[in-house]
Amino acid sequence: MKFTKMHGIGNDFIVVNAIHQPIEEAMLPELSRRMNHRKFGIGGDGLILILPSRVADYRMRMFNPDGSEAEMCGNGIRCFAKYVYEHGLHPETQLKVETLAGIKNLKLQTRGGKVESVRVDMGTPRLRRSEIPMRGEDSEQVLNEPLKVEGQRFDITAVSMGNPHVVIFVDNIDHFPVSRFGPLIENHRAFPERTNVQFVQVCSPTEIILRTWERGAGETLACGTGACAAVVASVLNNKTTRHVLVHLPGGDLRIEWMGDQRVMMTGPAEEVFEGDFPI
Ligand SMILES: N[C@@H](CCC[C@H](N)C(=O)O)C(=O)O
Repeated sequence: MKFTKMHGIGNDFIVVNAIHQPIEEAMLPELSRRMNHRKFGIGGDGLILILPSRVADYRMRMFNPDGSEAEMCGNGIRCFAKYVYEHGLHPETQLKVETLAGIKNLKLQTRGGKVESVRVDMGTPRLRRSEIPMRGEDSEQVLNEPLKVEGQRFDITAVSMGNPHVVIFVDNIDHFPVSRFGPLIENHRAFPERTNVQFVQVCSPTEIILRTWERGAGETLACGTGACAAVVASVLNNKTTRHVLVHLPGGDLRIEWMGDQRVMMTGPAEEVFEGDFPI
């Protein structure tokens, strides 16, 4: 199977053109586990499939390294856009992509036939407890709610960007034990579909630093949906304005939560290499 290794600020993906190479549905979880394996495979934070769509220009499916399918992937969809443009599938700079989190509209900024950055309309965040989804009596928002993890209390804000996110504000992000608490919160019984976890240090009303523990992947260098969720939570907690520069270990994303409630994400995407994977 032909694949292209790509990344969006260090969140790395194996992109497969499944229009030209159809893959049996039943193989997908195992294929994702094998391809994403850092020692026995290509290595990646996810497998991204480019598929035909009846309702948009293309359809994207994204599988985590543990084989689970995610509803949406912010860094992945920018790689998707770069691939279809630069590989000649879609010569226009506007693109509609069908995902499990709805149809996303993308605008590509290009120079000399190359994509420099991609602006994605990530849609409206969902805040209702049942929409995260989170167990317990339904409420309009989960805002600074205490969550007990191994005797430690975290105040969490929950945001769905199509996929679930929990946002926790910390004072010192560099020293925070992400790999200790990330998996405990990801698999906490409060989240029936598990959750991504975003640890945020606020620098100023327009800048935050984010470290992310991803559902089905572990700590990654960046998470696009996570950056959107972190900004929504920062605004809801009166910590930032609605236009924020998000610093992640792999690079920066610009996030805007518009007046009409849509979240816009802007950032780069890169191709690293191409190859063949035996299946
Ligand atoms: N890295 C992604 C999110 C990928 C999916 C996530 N692990 C999940 O299971 O929801 C991003 O950039 O948004």
